Amino acid sequence: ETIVETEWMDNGGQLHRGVEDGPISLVGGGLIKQLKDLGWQVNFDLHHQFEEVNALADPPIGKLRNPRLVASVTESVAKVVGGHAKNGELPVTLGGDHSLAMGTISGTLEQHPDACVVWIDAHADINTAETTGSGNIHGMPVSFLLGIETSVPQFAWVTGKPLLKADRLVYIGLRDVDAGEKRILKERNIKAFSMHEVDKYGIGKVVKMALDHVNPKRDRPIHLSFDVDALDPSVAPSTGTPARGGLTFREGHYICEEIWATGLLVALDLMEVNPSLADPTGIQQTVTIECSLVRSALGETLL
Ligand SMILES: N[C@@H](CCCCC(O)O)C(=O)O
Ligand SMILES: [Mn+2]
Ligand SMILES: [Mn+2]
Ligand SMILES: [Mn+2]
Repeated sequence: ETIVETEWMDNGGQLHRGVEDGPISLVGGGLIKQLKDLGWQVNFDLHHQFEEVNALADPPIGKLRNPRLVASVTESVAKVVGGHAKNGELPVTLGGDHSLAMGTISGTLEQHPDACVVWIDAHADINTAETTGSGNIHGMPVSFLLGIETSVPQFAWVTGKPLLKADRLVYIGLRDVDAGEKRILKERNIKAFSMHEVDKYGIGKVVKMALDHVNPKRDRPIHLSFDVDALDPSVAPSTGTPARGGLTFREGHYICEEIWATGLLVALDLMEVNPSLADPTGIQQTVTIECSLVRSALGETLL
């Protein structure tokens, strides 16, 4: 059974919510029927229960922007995703800001402590409060999840008991990584396949090498966290931090099809679709590919 839930947060951590506005209604409507046609029982979960943390009450902490809003939203996502995972459901989270992955991955690891994380992204999202340039927390979730960043009290709920281990994480698609992040990836020995490796070996070999690293015996549950900006901007234009030279339409789908084929998928995030950042055709194109990637990750095959 899957659940589909939506939290919309753009780069500044502002919360756009509700199916009544933006293409999410497209996703909510179209995607649910598409997944049911694949044979899934879908329980569409939309959350409104975030307390209104307005900008005044949420001044930056150091460089971090909207820290209290992001901390409260991600903590509630962890509870909701963890709850559904406990029920034996497969949470599918449509974002919305990649900071939400602090919640989804915490939720998964509560229920599946030996899970591994496959992170598809142009970015490493592993900045600390000190290395971040933008102060946008969507560039930091992995440093919280690994317990590298522990100085922000609002995030004690995740950094207090870091559940993710560096050898259970692997990246595919990196091409826009900050200097501080490159240092952290090296120091922590984190496996990362950039677009250079995708060019060099092809996506088939890269996905095999990535899984060989985090799941050598193919016996660990997999949490797939897919940032839509891993795709080339010509393929998925409506996203907050586009970077040229990304994955093709097919490479993105291959990753989802191959992860599904392992039979080990326990959670899926499709993140950083930001409807306010493109023209209507660009939004439609991005939402359509988002739905297509979800279907591929949930069993839709070409033949
Ligand atoms: N590294 C940049 C860009 C982060 C992009 C976040 C996206 O991958 O979720 C930053 O820290 O601001
Ligand atoms: Mn974002
Ligand atoms: Mn990301
Ligand atoms: Mn990204």
